[in-house]
Amino acid sequence: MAGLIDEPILGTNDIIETREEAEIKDVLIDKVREEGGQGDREMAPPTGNSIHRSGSRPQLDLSKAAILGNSEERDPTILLPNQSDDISHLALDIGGSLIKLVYFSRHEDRKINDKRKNTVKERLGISNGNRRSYPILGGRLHFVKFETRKINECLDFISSKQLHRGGIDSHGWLSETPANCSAEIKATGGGAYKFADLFKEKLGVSLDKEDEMDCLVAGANFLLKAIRHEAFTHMEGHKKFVQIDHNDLFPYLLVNVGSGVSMIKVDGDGKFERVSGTNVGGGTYWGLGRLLTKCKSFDELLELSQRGDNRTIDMLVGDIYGGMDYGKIGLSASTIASSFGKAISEKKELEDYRPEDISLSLLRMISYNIGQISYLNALRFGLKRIFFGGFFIRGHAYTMDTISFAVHFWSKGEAQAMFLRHEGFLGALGAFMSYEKHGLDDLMVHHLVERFPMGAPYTGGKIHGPPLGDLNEKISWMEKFVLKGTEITAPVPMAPPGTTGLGGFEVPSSKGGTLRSDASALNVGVLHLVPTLEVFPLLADPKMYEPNTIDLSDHVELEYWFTVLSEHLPDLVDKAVASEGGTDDARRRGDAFARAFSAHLARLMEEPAAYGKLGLANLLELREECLREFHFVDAYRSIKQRENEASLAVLPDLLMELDSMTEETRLLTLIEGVLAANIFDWGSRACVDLYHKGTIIEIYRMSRNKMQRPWRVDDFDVFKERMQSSGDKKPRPHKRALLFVDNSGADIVLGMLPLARELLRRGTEVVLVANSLPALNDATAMELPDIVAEAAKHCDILRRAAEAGGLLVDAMINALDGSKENSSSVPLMVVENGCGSPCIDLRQVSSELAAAAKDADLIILEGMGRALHTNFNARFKCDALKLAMVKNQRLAEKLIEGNIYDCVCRYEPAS
Ligand SMILES: Nc1ncnc2c1ncn2[C@@H]1O[C@H](COP(=O)(O)OP(=O)(O)O)[C@@H](O)[C@H]1O
Ligand SMILES: CC(C)(COP(=O)(O)O)[C@@H](O)C(=O)NCCC(=O)O
Ligand SMILES: [Mn+2]
Repeated sequence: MAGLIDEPILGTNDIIETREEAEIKDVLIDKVREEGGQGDREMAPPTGNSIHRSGSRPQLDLSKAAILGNSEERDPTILLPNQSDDISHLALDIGGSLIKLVYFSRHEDRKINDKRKNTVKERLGISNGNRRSYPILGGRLHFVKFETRKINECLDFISSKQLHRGGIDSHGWLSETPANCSAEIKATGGGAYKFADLFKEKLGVSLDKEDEMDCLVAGANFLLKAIRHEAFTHMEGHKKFVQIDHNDLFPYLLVNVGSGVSMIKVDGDGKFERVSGTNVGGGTYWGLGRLLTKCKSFDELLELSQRGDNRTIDMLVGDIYGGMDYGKIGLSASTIASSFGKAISEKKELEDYRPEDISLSLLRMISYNIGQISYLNALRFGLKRIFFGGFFIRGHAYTMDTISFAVHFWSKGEAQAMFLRHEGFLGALGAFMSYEKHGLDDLMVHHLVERFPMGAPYTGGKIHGPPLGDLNEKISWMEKFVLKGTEITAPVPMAPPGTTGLGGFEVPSSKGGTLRSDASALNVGVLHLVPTLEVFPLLADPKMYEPNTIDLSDHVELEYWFTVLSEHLPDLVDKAVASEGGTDDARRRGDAFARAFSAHLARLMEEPAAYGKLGLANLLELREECLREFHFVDAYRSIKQRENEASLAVLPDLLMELDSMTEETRLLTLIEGVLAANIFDWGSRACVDLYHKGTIIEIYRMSRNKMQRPWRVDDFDVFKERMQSSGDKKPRPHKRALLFVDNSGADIVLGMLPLARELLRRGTEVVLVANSLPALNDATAMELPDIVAEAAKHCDILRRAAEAGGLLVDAMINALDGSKENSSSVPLMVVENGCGSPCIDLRQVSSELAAAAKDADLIILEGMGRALHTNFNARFKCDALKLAMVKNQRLAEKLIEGNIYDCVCRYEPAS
């Protein structure tokens, strides 16, 4: 804890501290200490990443801090009006049933003086380019809802988070509204009128009213264009994501099922007409349902429906036709002829019916009616696609199945019902988009990364409100639930798939699984806005590109990887805890991380498509994100350091050995070396077991000795042909190679760096592409310059290239010959890739990497994560070499019909 005050944790502003502020600082620091000594982790990370994923750390700015209420209280609330990480802006949709909030919290734009970056930027000709159109330089979009009848909870929430104090200044930049100035918040829905005075009175803000239909359409268009896997179909319990082509989105019918129902024909951005509606909507289900069943909450009512049998109340075709179908007009005996129709013919009172049956019957009646009216309107205008939104849908399987059935049945399969993951937030999002000049409206899919944090509201029980931002609170919740023996359940608590069988008319086939609380907010994660992410320009066909090789919609596959990740968890927690000094606090965080991640896994086992389409890369990334959420910055830090040192010590010998070889043998030895050194992977169970059997160097030697060609996939000869002179013909060297590096230690030092050196020697510029954030033992872009500097001490080629690439600006180099003639050397550069995962999705890479790619004509992808789990099937516009050792038996069998430790050397010339 020493140094807490000395360290520059208190914001980047120059703060002239008043006495009062100093006292508050003491209170705050004590509070932080009490909370388990997290203060020292609030320091700015030692990295200069411009990519802010959720791992970015808030910095505290205590200027103008004030104690709220009585400062004698034990834990007074402290307001940090200048705490910039939380300066947000907010939009509201206040409906008849629910208040929807969309708010934005900004990532800090830290001014980082990273000389390496500046040199690389100069070299690659990167200006601030596309950033200019996005005044907000990155942040998070959060989605929260409250019941309208409990509007005070909503006001308290806004006030506690100070959400009403963010604004947009005249330049379109996020700014803080001065305390004495009245803020305006964009709001839509009837409540924007009804509750305007209340907002003024309680929060001192004016509601700037936006038209509800405008907002619904703007929200839907934004989601359909900007969010991957936003829309999906849901038929007979089966969810399928639909990727909408931006150029082929219009026209469509938007059906918003809120308290009432609006049907809007949408022809373009801002081009629409409300063509119909119905007063039989979500309010009808909830209102009638409450009267008929005495349920206390909407969730309870919906949950009842899952155990219902509507045949006891609904009059079926079979009831009228003596058990027979009315086949001539296509009606089966089980078709509902008249909802609630049985209630007329029996001498029964309300109490004689099961509330479960009433709820299901009502749900079907309303859903079917909405589906049918929607179809009729689609027919009126010749529309083929109908998107359903509004909180009535609630991601609820029966509801969606019933609507889908109605649309499918009446249109004879011509029209398609689709649902939106952010179903209830269309209006609020639209209101958010209506803030002018914030530049969000033309956001692209790759600028938004969705994350699924694990906070208190996700841990079961009846908790309202948003995810808890504070780490300590989050951990406490985890502990509390475990103490109580309550199961922790991850986001998206929805009914299991497999529902109504034949189109929503049969009795629900699956009655298991309870609907957990507050599910609606949880179909969606927090959207991280990273305007600097781009599509990798060398992808041959970005539209067809699918990063994942393994499709986890295959349940057997999912189960396998679930087990692998679960079994790895205890070891990972140990490493993570040790990386943070092994303190009690670290142990607490470690346990909370394990619970949170397990809960996510359990959730995904139950519904693999819960967070959008699921691939192995997403699972591996979720693990890293979860670690970061519990403030584990770099779990493998010391392992990486140790392995780097050990490998650097033997590098000179290896370079000498290589230099004594002929060009041809050398190229083969180098590729063998990369494959052999890829064995150092702390994410593979089998490899970790191996590490107990010898030192790093022993294992490296053993791995190299075992290299035997032909490898399981072996395109080396074709690659060699491209690289090597044959006869008099000297091949044209590649202009620039991008080397996507993988693990620290031997992998980078004894594998990829010597290969880079060979390319440099041949006159090819080399760009080492590494992770922006740590993941397992992968080398990060921040770590590479030091590794290169150490290696350069032993090698002139590397030294000159690194100097030319601006890598050695700060490094202490003992030049071998003391000369400074670097102008003749091709450069060696480092760029970050924009991710913090063992895999890479090339649709979302850093702008730095995208710029570097423009002149590249060779890419080398290394490692299982980057070359096999992802990108194994990716095609590129330039030559591509994929190198990896397969460190998992099942993957080896599945992908290459081989065995663990087999190698892949796949070369694909430019396509
Ligand atoms: N937790 C909930 N509380 C109340 N209603 C809910 C809840 N979750 C879903 N609903 C359903 O959503 C409907 C409201 O949908 P919404 O799109 O928010 O419309 P509105 O803007 O009219 O409030 C309710 O009438 C009800 O059917
Ligand atoms: C996480 C990894 C993709 C990292 O591999 P790398 O990219 O370092 O070669 C890999 O270790 C992995 O798939 N591990 C899980 C499988 C196992 O333990 O067998
Ligand atoms: Mn790795």
